Amino acid sequence: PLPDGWEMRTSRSTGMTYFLNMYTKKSQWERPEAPADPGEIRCSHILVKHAESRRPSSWREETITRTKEEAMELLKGYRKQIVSNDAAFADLASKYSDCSSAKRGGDLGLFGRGQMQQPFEEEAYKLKVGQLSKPVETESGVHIILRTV
Ligand SMILES: N=C(N)NCCC[C@H](NC(=O)[C@@H]1CCC/C1=C/[C@H](COP(=O)(O)O)NC=O)C(N)=O
Repeated sequence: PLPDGWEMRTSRSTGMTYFLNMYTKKSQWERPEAPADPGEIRCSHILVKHAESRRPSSWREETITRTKEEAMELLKGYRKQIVSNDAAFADLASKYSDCSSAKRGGDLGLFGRGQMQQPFEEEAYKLKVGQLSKPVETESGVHIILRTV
């Protein structure tokens, strides 16, 4: 199969096969060997904060006192509901995420490397478009990430 971020096309004029970089929209004749660098990606997340979060407060709760373990359990429950199609990611994010992005169904918009905390960035850039991460810990709390672009 082609490396991530590339698509195969056939030239209308010559009938020859060429390759299209889905991020830069540049095309080339040579078959790509490496994934196209996504540069910026777009993700939504559900953040469950806990007492040790860098800012243990959110639009949902003035003072967040749950333990990290309790936060992880809650988040695993949300992940299960999403994976089993019992709930939509954006619905759970808007109800339960301790991040202001909850108002946008968890959407963080486009971001490049160097913007998010390292553990979040590392996991997010591993995801294919449409893929849901496992729980990820940052100073903010515990997250699940959905890559959308
Ligand atoms: N570029 C966009 N859309 N916003 C800037 C993000 C800044 C970045 N934020 C994070 O890394 C945390 C973890 C991933 C998402 C995120 C959201 C935090 C979590 O909540 P808090 O711990 O701040 O209370 N709320 C907002 O920033 C950072 N370098 O601190």
